[in-house]
Amino acid sequence: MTGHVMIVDDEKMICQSLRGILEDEGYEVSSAYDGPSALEKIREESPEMVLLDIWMPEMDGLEVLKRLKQDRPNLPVVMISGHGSVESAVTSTKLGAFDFIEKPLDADKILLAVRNGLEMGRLAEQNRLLRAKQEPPAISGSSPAIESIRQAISRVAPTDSWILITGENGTGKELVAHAVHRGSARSTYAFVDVNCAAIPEDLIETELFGHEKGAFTGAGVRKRGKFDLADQGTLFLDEIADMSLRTQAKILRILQEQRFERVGGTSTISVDVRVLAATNKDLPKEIEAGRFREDLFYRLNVIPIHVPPLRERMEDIPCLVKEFLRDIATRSHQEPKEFSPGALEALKQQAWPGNVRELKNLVERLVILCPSEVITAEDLPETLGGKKKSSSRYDQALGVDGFKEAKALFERIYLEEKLNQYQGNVSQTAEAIGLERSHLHKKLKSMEIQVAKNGS
Ligand SMILES: Nc1ncnc2c1ncn2[C@@H]1O[C@H](COP(=O)(O)OP(=O)(O)OP(=O)(O)O)[C@@H](O)[C@H]1O
Repeated sequence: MTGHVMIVDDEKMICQSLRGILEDEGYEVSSAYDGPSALEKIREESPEMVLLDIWMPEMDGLEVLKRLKQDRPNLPVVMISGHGSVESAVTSTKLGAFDFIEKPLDADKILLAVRNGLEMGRLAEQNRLLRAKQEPPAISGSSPAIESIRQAISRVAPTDSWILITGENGTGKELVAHAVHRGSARSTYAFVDVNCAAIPEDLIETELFGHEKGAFTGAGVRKRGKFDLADQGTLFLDEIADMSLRTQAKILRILQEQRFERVGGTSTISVDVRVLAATNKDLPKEIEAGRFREDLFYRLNVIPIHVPPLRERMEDIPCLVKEFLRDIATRSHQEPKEFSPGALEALKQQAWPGNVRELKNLVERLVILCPSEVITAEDLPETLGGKKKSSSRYDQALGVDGFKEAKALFERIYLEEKLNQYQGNVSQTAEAIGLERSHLHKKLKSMEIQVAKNGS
């Protein structure tokens, strides 16, 4: 095993003999002779574990340990003491030390402690990475809509209330469900996701409730269902409107009783689940059309959270893009790329039928396709509403030095864009941007902006 070990001891002789023992085994070693310089060196060199003497002048080992644990909680620290007392061993363990060794130092004991410490540190780091990988991202966005969703989540997450999350595809409903689970007392138990639309009608019962061994041909072993797996945790029923009426009736009964039988089983299983449901459909309309049970709707809709489509909160785009860029950079171990103001402006002009998912996919694609560090409007696909031309002009305007000149240019771009958006209709444009129609006409004339023939 290899690894980088930092020795901290005010006795230089001890540092030297430890260095000899460890270097003979192939470890990389650095040393520090007092607390403050140890903290600085550890920050600079990021060793994988530390051997730390307790008794040192100026700042003792326990104080160093305390500060280290704040900065790097997973860094394994083995304490060394010449005055081995049970008390300091207990204190250092409480402060998060991994092991405790007494002087005179025994080479075998040291090597064993170092090997175990490095192993433990690596496992802890692996765990942290795995968790970070699995954890869904936080909800990004600065719009009032997202802000009030975040507030609603922090209010309702700790309660055990059931929540119905509505919104178009790709708006972030699943992210909301995860955030509710994370903020609840159930967060140490499972978050179980059921995509009701993806399960075939005849499999939904075994999927949700599991089956006993031999319940049907092919049921070789007992299988736990989603309700079982979510016990004490959270069950997220996604695409809830896509279940048949028959399944809806079954689900309603189980949601009311929180008890069920496995397929082919005889005993009743009780569970404790919090249900979060999501749909992109308008449930009152579905009820009217006879496709969704009204009683199930009332059971699920205890607290409604609506996630608006992206086109109604375009101000979230810069924030979302930044988050996606940072995420891609972390995954690829590179510095994050940037979007120019013009490119961001062009993104804000889109309709985004696929909402945040569509934006995320586009950002990923552009990062891969564009070799430059800054992605400009020219890099955007032309299919993005033909905004290519105007956005590059926006970038050009940003490059203008004189304020007056730049202001005139921005004004021109803005008016031309808006006119374009309303197919050259001056009345509609004037209304949309809050100007008198006659005033807009005058402005266009003075700026020599051509209006299409059909414009009124
Ligand atoms: N506010 C946000 N901040 C960061 N990422 C977001 C945000 N909203 C959505 N996303 C990302 O966009 C993608 C789609 O989000 P999610 O799956 O939560 O949407 P959904 O509404 O559940 O979609 P569907 O209805 O299609 O299941 C995910 O990759 C998610 O991480």
